[in-house]
Amino acid sequence: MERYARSSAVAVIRLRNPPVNALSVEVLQALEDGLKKAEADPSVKAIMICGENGKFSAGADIRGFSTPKRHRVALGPIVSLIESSEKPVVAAIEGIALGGGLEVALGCHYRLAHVKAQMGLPEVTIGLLPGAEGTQRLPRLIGVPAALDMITTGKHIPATEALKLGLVDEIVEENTIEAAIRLANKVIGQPLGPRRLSLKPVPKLPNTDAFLREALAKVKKQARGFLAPELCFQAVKAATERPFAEGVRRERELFQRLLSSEQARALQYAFFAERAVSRDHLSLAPSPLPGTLLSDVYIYTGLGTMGQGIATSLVKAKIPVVALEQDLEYLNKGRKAVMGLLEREAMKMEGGAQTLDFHNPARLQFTVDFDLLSDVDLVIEAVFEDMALKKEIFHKLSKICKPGALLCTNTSALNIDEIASATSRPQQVIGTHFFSPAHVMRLLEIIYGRHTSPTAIATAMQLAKALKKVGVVVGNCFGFVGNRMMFPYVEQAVFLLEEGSRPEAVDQALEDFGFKIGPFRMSDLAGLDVGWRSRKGQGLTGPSLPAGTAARQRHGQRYSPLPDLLCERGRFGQKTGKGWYQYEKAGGRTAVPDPWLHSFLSQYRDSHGIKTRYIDQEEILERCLFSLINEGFAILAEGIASAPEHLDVIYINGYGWPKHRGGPMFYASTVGLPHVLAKLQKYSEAHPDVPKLRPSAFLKKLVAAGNPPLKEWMSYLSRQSPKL
Ligand SMILES: CCCCCCCCCCCCC[C@H](O)CC(=O)SCCNC(=O)CCNC(=O)[C@H](O)C(C)(C)COP(=O)(O)OP(=O)(O)OC[C@H]1O[C@@H](n2cnc3c(N)ncnc32)[C@H](O)[C@@H]1OP(=O)(O)O
Repeated sequence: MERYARSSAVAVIRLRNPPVNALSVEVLQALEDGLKKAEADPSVKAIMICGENGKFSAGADIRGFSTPKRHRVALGPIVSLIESSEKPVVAAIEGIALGGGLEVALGCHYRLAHVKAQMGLPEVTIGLLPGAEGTQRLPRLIGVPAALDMITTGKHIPATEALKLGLVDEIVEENTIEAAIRLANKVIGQPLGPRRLSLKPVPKLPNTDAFLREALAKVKKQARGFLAPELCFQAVKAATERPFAEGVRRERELFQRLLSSEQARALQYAFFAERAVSRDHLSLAPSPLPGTLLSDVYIYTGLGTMGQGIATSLVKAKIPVVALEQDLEYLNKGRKAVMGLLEREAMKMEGGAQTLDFHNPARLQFTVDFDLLSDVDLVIEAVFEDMALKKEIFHKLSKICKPGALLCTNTSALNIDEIASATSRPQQVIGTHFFSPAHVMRLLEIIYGRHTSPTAIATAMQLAKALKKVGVVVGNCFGFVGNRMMFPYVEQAVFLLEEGSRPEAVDQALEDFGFKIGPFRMSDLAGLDVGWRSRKGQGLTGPSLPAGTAARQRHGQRYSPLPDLLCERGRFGQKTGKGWYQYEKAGGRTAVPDPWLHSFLSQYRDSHGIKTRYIDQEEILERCLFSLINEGFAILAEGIASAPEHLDVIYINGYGWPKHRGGPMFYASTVGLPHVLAKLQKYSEAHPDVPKLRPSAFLKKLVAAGNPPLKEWMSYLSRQSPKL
């Protein structure tokens, strides 16, 4: 506890635990001590709580949840202590007040926030619920619908919205601390009863039961097996049904249930994994850091779907863009699409189009003049996946661009070294694999080639950061990390159809597991023709396939021609209105099981002598997921990625893997590596012609070593890429 000024009647309690003033056991102890001291000091007439360094608090120290001494200090009783103080307590909210931080503020009698502050109860995002009485105080303050929305989604809200909701009493544009002191002085002596949220009733709704029924249905639909949102709902519901103290007891009960859940462990693992992975390599970036990025000019070529998203993403990050196309027709088409995307993005932002300023040619210009590239610092090429075309472009870029320019290629599978070989500066060539839609998806896979320099890698990571994306550095191999792990997963999905399953059964199993979208719905969305083109390029199908090749074998391994057969019939997915499903029209979005496909599958099985069998959900999950995980172990062993966390961050942010399961490698660690190995062995014996089901040597090694924890896996490998 300190005084704002000598002889001031306002005691100041400052939460201090850089970088985000997380509430560790030590901080909580100090907060409790400070409150008791201020309470006992007769010269103190009011108390102000604020955070050090312009941040109120990011809430409970998440690392504390997995340490053994976690039960020594509890936050709820401290929040009650604040509220029961006989002296007015004012929260001065700057920067962030999240989770337990906001719960501390809710215990205060007054809340004053800086206009740029953000508030929220994001516990749900780490598999928990607000466990310091927040689920009981917030509905009393802002009403059940708004509280439920904040608590079940975990969203952060800006101070301006908090003011409208009544979450804060006042917002200020100038010095928050001084304004809070003024407020504290002003309210000295005023009755505190009406300011104590625990004493307030929960505002009544016209039909609480109906509202809660609907809200629960919505929460369940969005949660897809994720427990925390539903328990958040239960805690808020308790506030509508029980007196405060009983509601708090219910909140504690639910909190404890979540705290000990595998899902909370998975989400907290994902939280730290994402941050650790994003920090990699940054220290090698050329200085000065981020600010410069924003003043540099970036250019990218190709204004197809990916290019449009990339350009939008750059403009959103306020990075000047010059967009290049091969001719005016494509340029105009691309320009229209990018402008449309930016209009929509601007509408979602405070300040709208003015904030993005994308009509300003200094921010975004369109051209067909390749020579404009001579002065740019970074190029992102985003033409379609054609090696010859990419090489031609990189040859040209190498001649035109200034010596230091970084040359990025947006590719999902092509060989970076081969592309770099077309230039005289392979050290500056790097892969940047954006995910569609590029202005929405958070993942950026960054692929270094044999000659890519550490500075180039660091600069690409810096770009990811500026774009607010999660950059993950990986090595160069076909499909890199994400798609390479996806191939066996999709392959198994198609084999399951051959053996007797249906697209809707496979999708359902994986969507019930928590994937946003199953493999067949995903394939229809992305377009079956994309894979078809790639398989033709690899000689797996199409005119270059040698006559007499067995229909279901390639290079001695099992192959399914099913996707090719669909493409040959013009079934490319949503775009043609038919694929693995049927749609209401070409471009339609609602997938409906297709009787034509079912009978096509039956005929296919008959013609190849395959006996249709019933395949249960367990087999669908095990074959799809364990083959993907098996590939992950191979990737780690080859040094294509530096740790299992990298694979998990890629899958959560780029492939719709359910975050509450922590990513594929974390999931493998939770089900146990011996279990994964045993299942792979079983399926591999049943399908000896499928190499991707053969357990990887690294997985076997880890099992033989006694199934060590994920953090230790990499220590069982001797070889690591020097660039990772
Ligand atoms: C109370 C002590 C523990 C004892 C347990 C006893 C159990 C019983 C008590 C129950 C009480 C429940 C109280 C409450 O309801 C529960 C909570 O409050 S849970 C926490 C809720 N808060 C959050 O989820 C916020 C998480 N953080 C963020 O969203 C972001 O970090 C940010 C705050 C918006 C900042 O974002 P950025 O500016 O982008 O920066 P970074 O994300 O890179 O973060 C910087 C740095 O800080 C670390 N960090 C951030 N938040 C926390 C945190 N809450 N605890 C610990 N560490 C945190 C982050 O990891 C970064 O560090 P790095 O990983 O890079 O080393």
